[in-house]
Amino acid sequence: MDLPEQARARYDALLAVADRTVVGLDFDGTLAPIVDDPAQAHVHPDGPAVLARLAAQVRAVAIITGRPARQVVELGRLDDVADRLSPGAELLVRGQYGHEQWDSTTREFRSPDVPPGLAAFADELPDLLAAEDAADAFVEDKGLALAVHTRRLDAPADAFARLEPRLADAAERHGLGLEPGKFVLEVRSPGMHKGHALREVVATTGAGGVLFGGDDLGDLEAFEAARALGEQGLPTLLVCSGSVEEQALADVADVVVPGPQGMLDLLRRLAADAAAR
Ligand SMILES: O=P(O)(O)OC[C@H]1O[C@H](O[C@H]2O[C@H](CO)[C@@H](O)[C@H](O)[C@H]2O)[C@H](O)[C@@H](O)[C@@H]1O
Repeated sequence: MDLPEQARARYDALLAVADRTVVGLDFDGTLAPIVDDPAQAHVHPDGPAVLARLAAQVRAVAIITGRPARQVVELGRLDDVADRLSPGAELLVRGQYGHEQWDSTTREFRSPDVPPGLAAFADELPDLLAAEDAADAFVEDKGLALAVHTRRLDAPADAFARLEPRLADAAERHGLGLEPGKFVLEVRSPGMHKGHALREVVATTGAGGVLFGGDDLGDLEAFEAARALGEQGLPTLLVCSGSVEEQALADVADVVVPGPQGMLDLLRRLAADAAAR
């Protein structure tokens, strides 16, 4: 893959500090192709091998996702990746936008309490969906959050547009926040986002470079955090996994790759170039 000139310069600068770089990656749409049923969003078949190879060359690979940590470990086959890691390599997970943690060393899950207000919001939700002619929307119970999916409704974009202000209002009344994504509206604890999670991983690992790859609105804060770290002198590369469903990240990325296959091709190349140095 040919990189645009400016992205090539950023890639080369990152390569020079590859062994101190954190590679932060979103899951859905970035490592796993988007599918109708969230429970069936398995990692791309190339994913585990590429992640293990990359982790051997960089400071750490961190999956920073809206998914519950336990679920992304399963869908991402991250236990398999951890089993393949060379000594010293590190794989981290920050789940539910940074609220949950897992790492390949301890393989323990850490999760906060369910936010107050979520149970009352859940009680209200069926009536709210029915009032917007979206009673059949799929509701994903994520433990710390509830995600309303419109993808499988007859007119998913229309239902999304009707529900967004209603769910935002209800979330606020219950002290919660609304996280919009690709045909999904998630109600969760406010205050945490992927930008905080990425900064925490960079600080914890003492990283000297950052690559972040994402595809959806929930990745924008991580892009902003990486950009700010770049302004402080860290080599950075922002990679968008492109799709017809979301343009916002492509507009601010250094490079846009064609979906999870393109993302894994780029990561494979980074691992190979770093190993060759
Ligand atoms: O931060 P991410 O790893 O991208 O997770 C964000 C949300 O992704 C999931 O929904 C998306 O993927 C589904 C499966 O491909 C798709 O059906 C849905 O339309 C997408 O929005 C997940 O279900 C959510 O819980 C995550 O918050």
